[in-house]
Amino acid sequence: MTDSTMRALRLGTRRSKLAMAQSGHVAEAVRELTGRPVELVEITTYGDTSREHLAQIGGTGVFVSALRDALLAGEIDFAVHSLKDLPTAQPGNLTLAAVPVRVDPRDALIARDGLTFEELTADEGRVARIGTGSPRRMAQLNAWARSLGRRVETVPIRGNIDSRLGFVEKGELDGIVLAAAGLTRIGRIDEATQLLSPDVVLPAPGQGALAVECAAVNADLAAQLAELDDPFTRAAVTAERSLLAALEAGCSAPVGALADLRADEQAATEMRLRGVVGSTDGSVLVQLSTTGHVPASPDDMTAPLNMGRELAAEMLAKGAAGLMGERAL
Ligand SMILES: NCc1[nH]cc(CCC(=O)O)c1CC(=O)O
Repeated sequence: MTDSTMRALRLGTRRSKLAMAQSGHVAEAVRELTGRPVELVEITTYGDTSREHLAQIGGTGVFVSALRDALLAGEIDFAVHSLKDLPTAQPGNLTLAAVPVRVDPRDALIARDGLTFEELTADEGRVARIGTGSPRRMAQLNAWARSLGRRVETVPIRGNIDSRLGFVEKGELDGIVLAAAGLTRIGRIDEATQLLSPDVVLPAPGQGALAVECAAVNADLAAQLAELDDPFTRAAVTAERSLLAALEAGCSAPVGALADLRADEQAATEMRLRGVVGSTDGSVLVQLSTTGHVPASPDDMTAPLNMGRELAAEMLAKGAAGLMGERAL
């Protein structure tokens, strides 16, 4: 056996607890798959050090560019990203080798005293303050409160998951909204007081899914990593991200999307794609859905790509374009 097949594979990862948890899981799977040792290489990204609000720094790619630079420089062999943080345009010199099976894509509310959103907003004398810096979450939470005939105040916060949970623990906010997937991965999903139904709050495109990426020149490794791919998840996130791209939106835009795969016993055949764009105050929501076929082969993503584009065109025709410029305060 040659040196290059036995040396440890280097997995580049951000240092946050969430990133380390995600990378740790994938590292274990790659060890089993390849029989090779995998070592974690910590990389600091601009998104980790900047104190600016995500919506202000533009969102797109702030967490991934340093990892990608390290891949292209050959400093690491592969990287694991939260798929929802990946820009929709895939660079030609990098391969999205695997999209492993997705975990719960929903958003979660973590509120004081174990309260649900309905309970939190029921107190007419006091407007509940909910922390989120995401225009997508703001738009849908405000619209939800309006539909209940109530109001919430959304408060822009950022920071890692532990520090965001701290706002509720210290009583500074009535609640915060985070991805259930992130809470699960750092072992704190028990603190969620309500999982938000996608009928009310659509998650970010790709939420709950991971992306395993390597340099395109590393075709042998890409082929091995492809064993970790889940074709259903890949089709779903492809449709969601196609919608996002066609709306010309980045990850900080007020866009939610979720594709479900309607599986019968043997094979999934039908996919539903739902999308939403809203004004951050929740006064306008453009929410539409479509259905299409699950691709017969994971190598042919034409159908999900078209679904996303077609739904985006319908949403734009219904006024989505005017909502895309919205940014969080
Ligand atoms: N934008 C930050 C981010 N990127 C990925 C996750 C965790 C969930 C996931 O993997 O989708 C989070 C935190 C959050 O939105 O609560």
